[in-house]
Amino acid sequence: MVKICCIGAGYVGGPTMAMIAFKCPEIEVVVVDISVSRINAWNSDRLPIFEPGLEEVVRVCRGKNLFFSSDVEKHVAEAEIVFVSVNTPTKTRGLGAGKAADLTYWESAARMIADVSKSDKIVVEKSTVPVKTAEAIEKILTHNNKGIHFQILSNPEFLAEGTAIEDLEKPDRVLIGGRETAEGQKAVAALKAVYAHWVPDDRIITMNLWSAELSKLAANAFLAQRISSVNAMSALCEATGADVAEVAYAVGKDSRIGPRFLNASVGFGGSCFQKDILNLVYICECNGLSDVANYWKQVVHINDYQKSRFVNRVVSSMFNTVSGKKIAVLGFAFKKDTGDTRETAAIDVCHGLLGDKAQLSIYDPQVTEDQIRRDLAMNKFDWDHPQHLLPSSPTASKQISVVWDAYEATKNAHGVCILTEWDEFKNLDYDKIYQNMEKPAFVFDGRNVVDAEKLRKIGFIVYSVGKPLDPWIKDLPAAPSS
Ligand SMILES: NC(=O)C1=CN([C@@H]2O[C@H](COP(=O)(O)OP(=O)(O)OC[C@H]3O[C@@H](n4cnc5c(N)ncnc54)[C@H](O)[C@@H]3O)[C@@H](O)[C@H]2O)C=CC1
Ligand SMILES: O=C(O)[C@H]1O[C@H](OP(=O)(O)OP(=O)(O)OC[C@H]2O[C@@H](n3ccc(=O)[nH]c3=O)[C@H](O)[C@@H]2O)[C@H](O)[C@@H](O)[C@@H]1O
Repeated sequence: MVKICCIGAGYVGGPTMAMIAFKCPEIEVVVVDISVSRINAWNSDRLPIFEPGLEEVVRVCRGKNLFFSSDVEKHVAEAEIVFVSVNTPTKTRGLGAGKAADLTYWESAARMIADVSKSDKIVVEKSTVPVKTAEAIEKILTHNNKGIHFQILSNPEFLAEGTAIEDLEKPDRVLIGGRETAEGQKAVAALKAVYAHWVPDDRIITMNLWSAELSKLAANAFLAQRISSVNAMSALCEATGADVAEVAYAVGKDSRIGPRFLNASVGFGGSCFQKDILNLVYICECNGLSDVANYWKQVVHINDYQKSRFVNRVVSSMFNTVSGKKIAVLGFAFKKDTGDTRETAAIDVCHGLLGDKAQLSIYDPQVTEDQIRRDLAMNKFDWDHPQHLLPSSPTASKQISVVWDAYEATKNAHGVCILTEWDEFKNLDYDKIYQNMEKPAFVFDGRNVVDAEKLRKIGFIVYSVGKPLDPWIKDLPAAPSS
């Protein structure tokens, strides 16, 4: 029986390995992590991450050919293929701080693999890493020269949260990069044979290591760039009376552009887009390509602009101050169908409103109070470190309350900010919400999920991103200078 071990039982390691175990009953898969609480959760009825369809897949395989363990060294030593899917956060200190990838966790995993290995292994980069990381990893793996051979492969992951199981089951493509030597190609073939259990041959793309590493950063940069492009248009739509949904529809009808990923929003979030673009920017700078670096930097800049533009709309609409006013925040996760809050636009929007002394009442169907308080107390970039290293007692803020119901959140509020596109926000009883709010009652829809005209008929003043403006808002200042 082939043995696979995956280091890192997070959003990528957990679901990816569960899918391999599900599709390959003759392969034994062990997912290991230094976080004992995370491993315990994977072995319990309440998995550590919320992902539609994941529970069913785990239930079928767990205890048969899928195992979760904190005995990292033992399982790494026994495996023939070792995936590494650990955190690669943005560096907060030292050389490249605020841009470069922090490879601390990767390096410590690689050193451990080198130390405990007694047989040849294929080591697979599953984490998103800077291009040329495989070269550094090779050096670490071979440093103690025990006569063991390691082949490094790059096999970046393209799943999106909320649709991880669907994406893993029917991937657009699986990328495998390897050395162009006979041993390298043998390793590529071995990993390809795993995916070939369920992925059609024409969707498994093999290439050189550096192309595979860079393709992952490039794909995320292109995706994020589409969102910043449509968000930049949304500002112009508001200034001109055009409707961003209509513009995006017209643009997306061009088959060369395509319709997906053109939804204007309060800004993209998630653990990777910003981190990976900053990393790309840093690599460009290191290679003397400052014009290319500046081009990609703008994608992050427009995203920050979009978030502050939203806060500005809220504050300026409400008589230029939200001090002491209750603002309901509906949705805190970075997108619907996940409980993940990493880099969610909600953090920056809440910080903006708290800075203007608002009283926030926050509701999200999947995010706990502890997580929300922790996120709002944390420094930039600190969130992307292993869970057990994160601060455990977030500072309580009297300006924040977290509730478990949208009606409770909006009761006696002056304004409502919709920051995640959860389906339930489309069908709330807005008549009831209006009755229980202070007047004038405002709705700021950062995800364009509500029917603005219907809400205006009820009596709300409504702002929707990139849509023709409410007469109340029309003559107010639109954006902060940047
Ligand atoms: N979250 C996502 O949707 C995607 C993430 N990625 C990339 O995958 C990588 C992992 O991301 P996530 O799974 O989201 O992170 P995560 O934070 O959910 O999981 C990483 C896990 O690695 C563990 N870990 C760290 N160092 C370790 C070590 N030395 N030994 C054992 N365990 C260790 C941590 O305790 C943590 O549980 C990142 O590079 C990310 O950029 C790629 C595609 C999608
Ligand atoms: O490397 C990663 O981590 C992953 O990053 C993204 O996946 P994810 O961040 O999970 O979710 P997306 O669906 O891409 O959404 C990212 C953010 O963009 C926002 N978004 C997305 C699409 C859109 O049209 N408009 C928009 O504002 C979402 O609300 C969310 O905040 C990519 O889609 C994955 O392919 C990639 O593997």
